[in-house]
Amino acid sequence: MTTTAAPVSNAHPHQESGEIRLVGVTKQFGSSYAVQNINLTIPHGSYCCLLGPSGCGKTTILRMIAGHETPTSGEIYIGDDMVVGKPPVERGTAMMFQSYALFPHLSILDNVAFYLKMRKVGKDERRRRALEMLTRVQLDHLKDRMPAQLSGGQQQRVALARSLITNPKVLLLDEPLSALDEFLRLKMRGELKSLQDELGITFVHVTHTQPEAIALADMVVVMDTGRIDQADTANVIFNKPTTPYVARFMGGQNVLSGTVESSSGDLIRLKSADGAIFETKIDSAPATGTPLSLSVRRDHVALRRGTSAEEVNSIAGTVEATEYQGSFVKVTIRTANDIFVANVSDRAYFAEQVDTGDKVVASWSTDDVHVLSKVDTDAGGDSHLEGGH
Ligand SMILES: Nc1ncnc2c1ncn2[C@@H]1O[C@H](COP(=O)(O)OP(=O)(O)OP(=O)(O)O)[C@@H](O)[C@H]1O
Repeated sequence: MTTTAAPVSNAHPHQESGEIRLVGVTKQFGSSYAVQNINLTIPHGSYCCLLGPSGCGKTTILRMIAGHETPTSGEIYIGDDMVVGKPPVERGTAMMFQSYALFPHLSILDNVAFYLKMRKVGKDERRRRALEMLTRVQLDHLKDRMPAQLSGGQQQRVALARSLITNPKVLLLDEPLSALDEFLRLKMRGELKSLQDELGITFVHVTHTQPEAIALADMVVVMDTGRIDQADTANVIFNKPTTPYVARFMGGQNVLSGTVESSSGDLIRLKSADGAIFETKIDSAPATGTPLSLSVRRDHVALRRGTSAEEVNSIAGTVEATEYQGSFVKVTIRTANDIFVANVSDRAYFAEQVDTGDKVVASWSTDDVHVLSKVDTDAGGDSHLEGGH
C-alpha cells in the first residue's frame, strides 16, 4: 500500500519536481530493522513532518532521502529520478542538521557562500548570492560576524541560508528547532513555514513533537518502530486517527474498546469489558461480537460529580490528577480498567471544581465518537506515549 495524503500543494510553476516517493524501503543495521517496508509519497511543494518517538526511524528515512544512508532494499524517487546509489550532491536535496555545524573560522557571509566557492563560482557572484540569501533570513546586517558571535536562533538561520543557497528541490530538516528555547522555537516555526510557502519547494522535517508537526505540516507522517502508522493532513491525523497508537500519540484522544452488542441502521452499540455501553455511528455495521476500538477527543468530554454512569457513552471513575493548563484543566480519571482524560474548559472546571479522589462521571455525545480501524491491544498502557495536549 502506498501512503499518500492529499495536502494542498504549494508548488510553484515551472519548478523541477520535488515529489519524493519511497517504494518498499527497508533499512537494516545488522539484524535489526531501522525502518521496514516504507511506502510513502510526499507531494512536490508540500511541508511534510515525520513524527514519532525516539528511535522509530525518522532520521534514517531522512538520511536515505539525502543519500547519507543506503536502503537495504526498496527504491527512492525524487521527481522521476531513482536516486538510490546516487551521491548526495546529485539528488537536488539539502540537509539542515540539529547542530548547525557552521564553520567557526568563517564569517557568516563566507559560511553561506561556501558551497558556491566549492563550485568555483566567482567571488563577486557568490558574495552577492550569499547576501541575497542572508537577506531572505533577515541576517544581512550581521554578515561580517563570526558564528560564535550569534545567538542560537541566528545560527540556525545561517544554517538555513547555507542549505538554501544550493537551490534544492527538497530541504531535509532534522529536528531543526529542538535546540532553541520555547520562545525562539515558536518564532522560527512560523518563519520556516512562511519560507517554505515562499520558496514552494518540498520540506521534510523530522520531529518528535506533536504540536510542531500539527502547526507546520501539510502532511504528517506518524511513525512507530520502523513503520508508518498513518500519513495525512494534520487535521485528519488529529481528529480521525486510524489506530489506537496514533490516537494516543497525538495526545488529544481517549481510546475505548468493546465488542459490538447491537446495531440499528448506522448506529451501533458496544459493550466494554467492565459493562459500559458506547454508542457510535458507522458506515457498515460489523457483526455482533466483533471487537472494536473508538476514540473520543478529550475536549469533547463533559464531567460531573457522581458514581453511576449514564446508560450510554459515559464512564465513571475517580479523579487521579488535575493539571491546570491555562485555557483548560486536564482531569485524569482512573476507571475500572483504564485511564480516561477530560480536558475541561477553565470556566466549566471552576464552576464545579473536582479534586484528586473525587468520584466523577465523564460523558460524551454519539457524534463525537470516532471508530478506529485497528483494535486496541494496549489498554491501560498508554501513558508513555502521550502527546502534548
Ligand atoms: N548507524 C546505525 N547503526 C546501527 N543502528 C542504527 C544506526 N542508525 C540508526 N540505528 C537504529 O535504527 C533505529 C532508528 O533510528 P533513527 O535515528 O532513524 O530514529 P529516530 O526516529 O530518528 O530517533 P531520534 O528521534 O532519537 O533521532 C534505532 O533503533 C537506532 O538505534
